[in-house]
Amino acid sequence: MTKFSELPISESIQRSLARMGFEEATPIQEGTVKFGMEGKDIIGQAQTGTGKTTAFGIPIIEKIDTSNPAVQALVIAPTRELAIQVSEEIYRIGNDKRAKVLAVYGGQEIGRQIRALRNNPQIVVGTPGRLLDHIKRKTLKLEGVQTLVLDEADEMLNMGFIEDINTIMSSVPDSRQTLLFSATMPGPIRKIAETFMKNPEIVKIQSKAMTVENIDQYFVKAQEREKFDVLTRILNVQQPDLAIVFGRTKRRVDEVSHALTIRGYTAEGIHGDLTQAKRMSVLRQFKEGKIDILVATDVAARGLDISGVTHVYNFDIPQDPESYVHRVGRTGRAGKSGVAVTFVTPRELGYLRIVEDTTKKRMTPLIPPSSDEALIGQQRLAVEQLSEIVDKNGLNDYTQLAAEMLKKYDATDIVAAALKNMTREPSDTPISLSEERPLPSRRSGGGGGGRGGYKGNRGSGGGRPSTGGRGGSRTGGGSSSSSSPARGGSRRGREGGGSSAGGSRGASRSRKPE
Ligand SMILES: Nc1ncnc2c1ncn2[C@@H]1O[C@H](COP(=O)(O)OP(=O)(O)OP(=O)(O)O)[C@@H](O)[C@H]1O
Ligand SMILES: [Mg+2]
Repeated sequence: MTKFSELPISESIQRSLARMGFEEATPIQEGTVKFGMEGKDIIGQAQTGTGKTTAFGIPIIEKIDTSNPAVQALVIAPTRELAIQVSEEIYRIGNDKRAKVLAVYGGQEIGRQIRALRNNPQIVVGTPGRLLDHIKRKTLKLEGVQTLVLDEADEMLNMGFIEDINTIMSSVPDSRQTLLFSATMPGPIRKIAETFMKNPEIVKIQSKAMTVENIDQYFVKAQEREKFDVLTRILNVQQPDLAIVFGRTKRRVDEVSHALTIRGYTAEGIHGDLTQAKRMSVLRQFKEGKIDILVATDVAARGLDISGVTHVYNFDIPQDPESYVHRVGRTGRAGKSGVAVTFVTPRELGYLRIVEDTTKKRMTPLIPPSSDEALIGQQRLAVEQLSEIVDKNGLNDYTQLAAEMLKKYDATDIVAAALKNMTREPSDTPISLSEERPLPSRRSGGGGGGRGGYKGNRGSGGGRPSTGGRGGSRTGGGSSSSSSPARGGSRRGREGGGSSAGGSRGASRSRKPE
């Protein structure tokens, strides 16, 4: 690892990085900062949670001329929450230099953003739709942009966003430097990327698997109707500090978060149909630990950096392997460990294989815990909590009462009663969820014409069986991803409220996470 002080970074930025608690550069930072400063175009690919934001943030800040009022750097991100997060991180890096950063995103009053834009931010971070809106209104002028960044670049160049990105790019000078970052970069998307870059440096941090090593990855087989009970049992056994449960559709997210609340968990949902105020308040509460479980669509899959997320549950298996990589990457960040559990119905086993082939990582099968095991998990938690209270002392106000009780009852009975009282006994309140339409069967491995993801040719020659053991041969290494350019299909239904997907481009565009 290289210390930031050994990289060609100015002192004011060194100071900011030290204040952020960063001492050593992560590999992607080490690999891209120098190229970034030299003005080169870069495609930067490194695993989730490994500091890509700072990797592009440093060269941006380094090159800002604070005496120039023009927008000099533009960062585009796929979701509102990510745009806000990235703007905050860039602001911290540029703190000593006093660079002005502004986030513009949908769902926030446009007048307020227009006033803020008049204040001459030098760096603008935004979501595509809102950026376009400002460009059309001429409230955002991009002639002075020297650096353009696409965070989550493969997502931004996917069908749902590509038109918007093209339009935004045409407002930015050709002489600009273009930086693309993501943890995933499927081949066809990289080809699109290279068409608008100038001899890009491709910095790919090599790793055995596409997912981070310190995430323990499991899958659990369950029928659609059993999934919710299995989820709650796993929650009771694994006892996450903070967990994200990903569902396929908005309706799913609403139903699962509601059902979790009925069963006594503190859970809230987040998806694209909520007001921005609600989205932000849910996320804030989750970060503060006031909500233990965030139930989300893929709107929360990419880029969000929430410290303390110990577990990710894919209640519905994601439609494409890239989505899997990003979802599970919400845990195990910056060297921390994490656990990911993916639910798979028997019909969807083919998808599990595709995910494993792409990530080059096998998931460990997890046997659904029994209700007894779930109870034991909760009892263990109560014992821990009670022990902690005893260890902390501070029980003076209660010792008198305790002594009186001990005269009347057996000590073991009293402790047992306290434990019983503290144990959240698994609830069996009946829950009924609408059945989610399963992903199209991957039985034959061929074809690939219909709706849904995986239209590509990946692994089709292998004729992977859709059921049966996990010991079969893998379709060899090869490129890590090779879906066809028609990947827009994989976005369909992502946020589609469970309705069948419309085929038009417009329909798929309306479903992008922003
Ligand atoms: N050099 C560093 N030393 C220590 N921590 C760092 C360093 N750089 C970044 N971090 C921290 O690592 C975490 C992950 O960083 P970041 O969000 O940039 O990851 P990412 O690679 O963009 O992940 P994703 O692919 O999920 O978007 C953040 O909390 C960030 O503050
Ligand atoms: Mg990121």
